[in-house]
Order: sequence, then structure tokens, then C-alpha cells
Amino acid sequence: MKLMGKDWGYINEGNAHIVLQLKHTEYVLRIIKDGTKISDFESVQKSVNFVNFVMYPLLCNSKCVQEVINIPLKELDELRKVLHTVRPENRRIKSVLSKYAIQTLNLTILSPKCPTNYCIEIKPKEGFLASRLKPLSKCYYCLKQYLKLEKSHIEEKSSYCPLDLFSGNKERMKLALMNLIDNPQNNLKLFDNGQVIYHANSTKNDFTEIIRRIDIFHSIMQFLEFIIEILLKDIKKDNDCFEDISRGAGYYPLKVKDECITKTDRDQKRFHNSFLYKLLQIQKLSDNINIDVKAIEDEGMEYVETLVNQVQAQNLNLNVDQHREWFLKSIDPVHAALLSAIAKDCSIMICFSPNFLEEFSYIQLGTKKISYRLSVTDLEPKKIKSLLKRKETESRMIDICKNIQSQFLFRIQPHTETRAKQLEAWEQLITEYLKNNKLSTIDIRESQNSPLFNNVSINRKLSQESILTILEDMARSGKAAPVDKSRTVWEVYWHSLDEWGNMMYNWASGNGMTNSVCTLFELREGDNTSEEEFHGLDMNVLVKALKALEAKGKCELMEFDDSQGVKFF
Ligand SMILES: O=P(O)(O)O[C@@H]1[C@@H](OP(=O)(O)O)[C@H](OP(=O)(O)O)[C@H](O)[C@H](OP(=O)(O)O)[C@H]1OP(=O)(O)O
Ligand SMILES: Nc1ncnc2c1ncn2[C@@H]1O[C@H](COP(=O)(O)OP(=O)(O)OP(=O)(O)O)[C@@H](O)[C@H]1O
Repeated sequence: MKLMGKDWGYINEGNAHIVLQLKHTEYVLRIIKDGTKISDFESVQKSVNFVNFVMYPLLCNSKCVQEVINIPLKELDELRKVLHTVRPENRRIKSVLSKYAIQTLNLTILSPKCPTNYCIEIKPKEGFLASRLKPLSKCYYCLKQYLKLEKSHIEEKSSYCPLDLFSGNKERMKLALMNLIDNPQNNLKLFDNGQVIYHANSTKNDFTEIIRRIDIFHSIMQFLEFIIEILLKDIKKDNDCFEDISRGAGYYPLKVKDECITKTDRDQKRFHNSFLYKLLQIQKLSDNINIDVKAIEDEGMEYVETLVNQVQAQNLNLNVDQHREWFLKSIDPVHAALLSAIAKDCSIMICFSPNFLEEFSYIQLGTKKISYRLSVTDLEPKKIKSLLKRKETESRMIDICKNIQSQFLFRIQPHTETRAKQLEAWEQLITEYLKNNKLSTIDIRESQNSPLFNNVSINRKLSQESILTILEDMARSGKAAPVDKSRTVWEVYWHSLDEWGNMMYNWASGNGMTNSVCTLFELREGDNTSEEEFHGLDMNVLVKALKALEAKGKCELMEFDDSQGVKFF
């Protein structure tokens, strides 16, 4: 069948749109999948205006040409039937198509004039560690991998981390892209003249074969350098700046890490005029904004018109730095969070061709000039309720991650580096627990009754043998010592003996107590020390700390008939 008199082909689809290319033209149709609510012309037009006048200018320097098209109902019905056979099964659940479609540039091709067009699509996701996730040191994408695994949406966790891609550090960016190639999921695709040739089920060998077949790059590494160059390029100098990147070679080893690396700023700032940095800035608009989304009652789409009206009434060009900064500062925080949500879910499309075309930017590769265009898709407005959904997803992911982290804690790891991290985590847990409960001893035989070592909520106990391993490790750095020969009862020093001694000495000298005698009872339980950290300290630890102070000549311990005392000098 033809679509509005044109040959067409299926490109791909997401949750909300099916994208069809209109062959021999430079356009695609983004067919809207209708849910319970049928799209009306006015709302589709508002959404298109929002992309044209707000989202696209915020992110790209070129002009966006989206328009609303009316598909004849007869064609739409036929299209639905034909599409059924080409759509992936997991997407077929939504099959009501709107008669209003969005016509826009085909971003998988540079131009229908080029016989060969390639495109890489990257859905980069959130490129920074959101404040709420900092305690876990895991970014949103990496956390969501646990959730996807739990729901069997993926078979294997990806090692891709958006923080690497957005770091501005070229080596880390290569690592990010390599990890995407290894496990692309819905974050990486390659197209050849609009046909997907690399997708979620492809393997790295397929990628090697594709790069060989494309016959532009001499290795995957060189291809990645080409992509990185485009992502970091100063968009203001787009047409006159080119670089020879033909040195690309070598293999960057894939690393496995269990924390997302946040150290980026210095590199990122060097690229403040790049597309990647602009995208990150919009994504970051949501951080540190605490919005009570539940309190917002409307359908949550009014902002679409409000923002377009503001841009038009004030004649703003959001390509221009000053206009953009002013605009972003002046808008409602909820609206800023919505812009951020869109930027966190968009796709970067880089199409390129070995057929040089003057009207496009290019990268010099040895003697070849590779024309390209960088663009973004999926910039449609999101509903306010998607902010709420995200908050809930975050909370679930935090719980899953905490569970996994504590399960990991309960089996002492054999691998030296992992084991060292695990012991460190346990030492911290033990000291904090004892400190909060004003305790100083652990009896290993009774440990199974302690909530510290017996986590009922996840049904995990730490074995007596493992507890001994941890305490022995703490003893090596003077943070614990066995009390008995069988090494079952241990004193744990959440401050070292020296630190305790100094605290008592400072208290005595600060309160005019030097050269006079006070009993250990007064020191430990008297009203004068009730505000001090050593108040209530275990008697054995207190005496040991005073003995260490005595050895330094700063006090003298004394025995009376029925009690002990100390004189500070
Ligand atoms: O927030 P996330 O990470 O769950 O993103 C959703 C995407 O999941 P994924 O990229 O696979 O993690 C999700 O992608 P998929 O459909 O899984 O390919 C959609 O992009 C969804 O957007 P919308 O609600 O349809 O507008 C996205 O939802 P929102 O951007 O509306 O939150
Ligand atoms: N203008 C375009 N030109 C060519 N291909 C496109 C274009 N826009 C989107 N695509 C392709 O179609 C896919 C689906 O489009 P898009 O991401 O816009 O759908 P969506 O349903 O809005 O996504 P989501 O699931 O994130 O809501 C994209 O991942 C991309 O591969």
C-alpha cells in the first residue's frame, strides 16, 4: 500500500509513536499511538509547537520542522493491518492509531540525494547522579537495570553508565559506547538507509562486521572517536571547524565497577558549547527541586501552551545563550522539571554519509570528509504524572538496591578487593550501631540475637566465623581488641583509646578540673559530663583510655577503698 501517494517503510517505534519513512523524500511520519484518550488536532498541534519552539531550540542550533498531517481514515485502517506484521510483538499491545500524525525530518538519513546513509541512535538517559541517589552512589540508569532484571525485561545488566558518556572525558566516553555496543538494550541502534541493522539483540561481532561493511572507519575505536568528536564539538563553530581524527586505533579495556563515577566537572566545562553539555544542563534542571507533584491536580499539559506562549510573546530565540538562560530562570520549577524529564528520555540521532554534501557539517578522516547531522528526537511533552511515576520508580529502585547491597554484605567475599570494601562497610556499620546504642563490646556467641548481624527483613544472618574475621581485621588497625583468650568477647573502639583519653583530658582542663581528683563514677555518670561523648562509656574502655593517658604523663589513676579516681595534670 501507499501512504498519501508515497512508498513507505517501517523504521522503529517507542511507547508513543510508530515511525515510518516516506521513501525518496527527506521525511518520516510519526504515527501517534492513542491510548484511552483519543488525540485531537489541537493537542497534537500544541505538542508540535512545543517541540518546534521550545525543546528543539533549547538543544539544537538548527531549525526543527515538525507539522501535523491528517491521514485519511481508509489508509489508516489499512496501515494498521499491514503494520501488524512488521511491528515487534512487545509493542503491538498499543494498536489504536491516531489520524493525526507528525511529519518531520527523517533523522536516519542525511539526504535522499546520498546513496548511502548511516545513523547511530543513542538514548543516553540521565547523565548525572541525582541528589536523591547520591547515598547509593548509583545513577538512575544503573539502578533501573536492577528493576528491569527483576521484571525480566532484560537478560543481563548493562555496564553502560550515562555518567561516563556525559563525563566529557574521551576515554570514559569510549568505555560508555563500548558498553552500549556490548549490551545495547533500547539505548543504541544503527541504521542503514533507515533500516535498523544493530539493535537490542545484536552482538559485538555484528558491530565489527557492520563497521567493516560501512568501509569508512578502520576500527570500532575510530568510529567511536568520530561519534565523540561530534558530541563534544562546539556547535557554534559547526561549519568551519574540522579535525583529523584518523589516529583512532587500539582497544580500550572494558571495566567492571560497582559505583557510578561522578568526577567530571573539569572535563565537562571544556565542552560547554557542545550539544552533550547543553543536553546535560536541561537534564539537571530537575535536581534539587522538591515538587509535590501529587498536589497538582490538572491533567498536567497546560504548561505546553504556557511555555510556547512565553517564547513567542517575548520573542525569544532559545538558541541564543542569554535568551535560554533568562527563559530557564524565569519558568515555574514544575515546568523546569518537565523539560528535564523530556531531556532525560530523548534520543540522539547522528546520521552520516561518505557521500560529501556541502550543506552539512563534516569530520575530516584522513583524506575523506564525512558529512553528518546531529539531531534529537522524542522531544514531545510529558504529563505531570510522569514525574510522579518517576519518583515512585526511584523509591522502588532504592529499596531493591539497598536489599542487594545488604545481601552482598552478609556473605564475606573471596575476591580481595571486594572483600576489603565489604569489611570496610561492616566496620562502619558496627561502629555506628555500637555508638548509637552506647555499647562497646560484642559477644560473638550472642551475635545472632543482635539486629546488627541478624537482618530479619531480608532473612540474612552473618555467621560467627565472619564476625570474627571482621573483628580481627578491625584489631589490625587498633579499632577492636579481644577481651578473653578464646576471642569470643571483643571490645570495639568507635574512637581509639587515644581519642577517648584526649576527650576526657580536654573536658578536665576546660572545666578547671586539673590537679584535683574526680572519681571514675563522676567522670562516667556524673551530671557534669552528661553532654560529653564519653558519658556512659564502658568502664573497661574508660580505664584503658585513662591508662594510655597516664603513660603520657597527663593523668594519674588512683585506688580508694571502694572506688577508683583520676587526677589530670
Ligand atoms: O523514566 P524511565 O527511565 O522509566 O523512562 C521510560 C522509558 O524507559 P527506559 O528508557 O527503558 O528506562 C520508556 O522507554 P521504553 O518504552 O521502555 O523503550 C519510555 O521512553 C518512557 O517514556 P513515556 O512514558 O513513554 O513517554 C520513559 O518514561 P518517562 O520518561 O516518562 O519517565
Ligand atoms: N525523526 C525521526 N527520523 C527517523 N527515525 C526516527 C525519528 N524519530 C524517531 N525515530 C525512530 O523511531 C523510534 C521511536 O520514536 P520515538 O522515540 O519518538 O517514539 P516514542 O514512542 O515517543 O518513544 P518513547 O518510548 O521514548 O516514548 C526512535 O527510537 C527512533 O529509532
